[in-house]
Amino acid sequence: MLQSPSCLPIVDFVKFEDGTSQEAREIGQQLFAACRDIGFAYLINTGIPQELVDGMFDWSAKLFALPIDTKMKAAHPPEGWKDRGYSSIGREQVSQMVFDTEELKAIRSGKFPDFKESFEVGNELSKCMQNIWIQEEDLPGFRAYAVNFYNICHEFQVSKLLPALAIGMDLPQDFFLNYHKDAENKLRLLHYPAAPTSVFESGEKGRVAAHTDFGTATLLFQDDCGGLEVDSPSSPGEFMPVPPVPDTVLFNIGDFLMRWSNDTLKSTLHRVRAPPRKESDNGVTKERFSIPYFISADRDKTIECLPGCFGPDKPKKYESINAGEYMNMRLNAIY
Ligand SMILES: O=C(O)CCC(=O)C(=O)O
Ligand SMILES: [Fe+2]
Repeated sequence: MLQSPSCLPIVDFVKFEDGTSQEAREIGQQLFAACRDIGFAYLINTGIPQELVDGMFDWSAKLFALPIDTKMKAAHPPEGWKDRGYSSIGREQVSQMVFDTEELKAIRSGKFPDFKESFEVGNELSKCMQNIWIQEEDLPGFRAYAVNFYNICHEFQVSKLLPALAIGMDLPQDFFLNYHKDAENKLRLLHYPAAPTSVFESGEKGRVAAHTDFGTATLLFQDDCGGLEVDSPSSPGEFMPVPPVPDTVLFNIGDFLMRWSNDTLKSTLHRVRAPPRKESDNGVTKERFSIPYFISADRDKTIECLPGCFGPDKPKKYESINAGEYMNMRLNAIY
């Protein structure tokens, strides 16, 4: 049995199969407990092959190594909610639940700009938003690989992840599937460039400020650089390292699911810091790549508090909300 290198639980999907066995029930219960207690877990035996993940990292490195003019031909549109294509360094500034225009301006011009570039891919068959691709002649083969990777992550979501969570919450196995029929997810390639270690130490540059994710849940693939940290459930404000572990997929839930569950499930703060100075690095912090896959509900669905998450001792805290409106509000605050 794999030992977790941090205090995150590990959920093993090896015996999940079609979700009907006692073992599948236990997997669901473990996933539910992880979402309730910390909001993060390492997942193993997801069926997403490690070679496929490694290949996606290779493509990501090739993409970000392209000249800036080539990447800018696929630039992210100015509107935050049109979340596709390439964002150059400084384009996105993560903020945490700030929606006031003046306050957002102050954060963007602030002292700790996120030093990263990203490329966002949505569902290739989406009815509401088209992908913005790097031109095929500039990166032949990338589009097909990214679409396949997107689909393999989606396959895990619908065949195991969402059914397991539903089972763990004593809901019908297809409960969450009924709200996630459109596969309006987002695959994000992230590159944190190398920089002199001193600029991270002085705070002139940062990687990703502390934030929660917005949607239903996130699958996260990291390279071997490290730097991801998660807020400790037992002592909030203390961040604990969540190092990469080969052959695992890191999982966390987002604010939308937390709200849907009347705060029964936790969407936990996390951030990315540059790793501590190492003598062997000669004063330069090496680059880092990561690949989050954000799972979101269908934009036209309206959610009510989840069955089992409210009652006489636990009144409903939130109004019902439309998934699309919720996501647009959160995206417009960060771009
Ligand atoms: O780069 C990472 O490891 C995490 C990125 C992240 O938290 C995000 O994009 O929401
Ligand atoms: Fe995140």
